[in-house]
Amino acid sequence: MRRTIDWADGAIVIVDQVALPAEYRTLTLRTVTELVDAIQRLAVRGAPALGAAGALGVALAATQGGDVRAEADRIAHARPTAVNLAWGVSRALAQLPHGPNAVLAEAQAMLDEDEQRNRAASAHAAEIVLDSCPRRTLRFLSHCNTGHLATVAWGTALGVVWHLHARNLVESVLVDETRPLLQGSRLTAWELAQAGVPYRVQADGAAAAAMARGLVDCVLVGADRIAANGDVANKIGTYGLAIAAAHHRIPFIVVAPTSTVDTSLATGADITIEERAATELTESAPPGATAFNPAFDVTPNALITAVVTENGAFHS
Ligand SMILES: CSC[C@H]1O[C@H](OP(=O)(O)O)[C@H](O)[C@@H]1O
Repeated sequence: MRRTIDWADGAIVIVDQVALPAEYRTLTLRTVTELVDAIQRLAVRGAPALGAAGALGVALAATQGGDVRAEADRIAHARPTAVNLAWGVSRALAQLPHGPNAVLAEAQAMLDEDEQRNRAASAHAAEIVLDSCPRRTLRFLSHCNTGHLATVAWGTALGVVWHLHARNLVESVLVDETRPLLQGSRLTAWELAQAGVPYRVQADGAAAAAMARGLVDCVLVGADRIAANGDVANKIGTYGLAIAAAHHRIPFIVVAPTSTVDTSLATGADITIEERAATELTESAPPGATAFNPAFDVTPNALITAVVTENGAFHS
């Protein structure tokens, strides 16, 4: 599978995630404005992929001249919750004094790094899963999308499924559709189908019932920002999954690269949660309906079995 985001011929090339699963196509982004729009429409999304988008966006601005720092600021503020976006911008911007080629080289190095970090983090997490789950073949529950499409390549939480599927240890995956933008039923289901992994899509509201019926051995989720104490911001609905998993004594594993950890924040209470447009929810509501549409929630570390990075289990 090609990289979700890459650099080619002086532009940023992304897999257009809005078009999936109906169409697998790429978009070429030639300006910072086009990149910011793609980020805000979730044509490119997922914390590690946003880190790469931030870095490549600075490279785009630097190679085109103009006020690079102002353009970098626009990119960093395109979405507020995933710390990776600002991290990617900052890492690329640090090379600006050495010229645009140095900025681009740093951004491209980050693309290579991302896949390595994700493979390592998901490999560590796979071993923790095997140690935590008694059954020989495992039934996972996933939320949102944490695979290739959420990263430059490979994936974080779904990367655990790739590792264990290769060892014939995955029985099935219950895929939360993940309303309102359906990253699960559109993107995770598409990735699992591509990989030949058995899966079923379920309503987000079915997750607790699936656990109660003994259909889940382990819950696997990603992260958008991890506070110093191990609290995790992730797609809306993650907190409820963690409560249900704790009630049913089901391992709840978070997988993320260290670029998702924000030690400047003491706890999850300090994490800014993106509020998205009501129209994402009100298409079937009466005219004039308003909405509560946070894109993320915060799961306290006490409800999390393990937060796993490329360095192994994260300890606050
Ligand atoms: C591997 S990070 C994926 C992470 O990002 C998603 O958010 P979004 O689709 O809004 O970018 C979601 O929180 C996933 O867990």
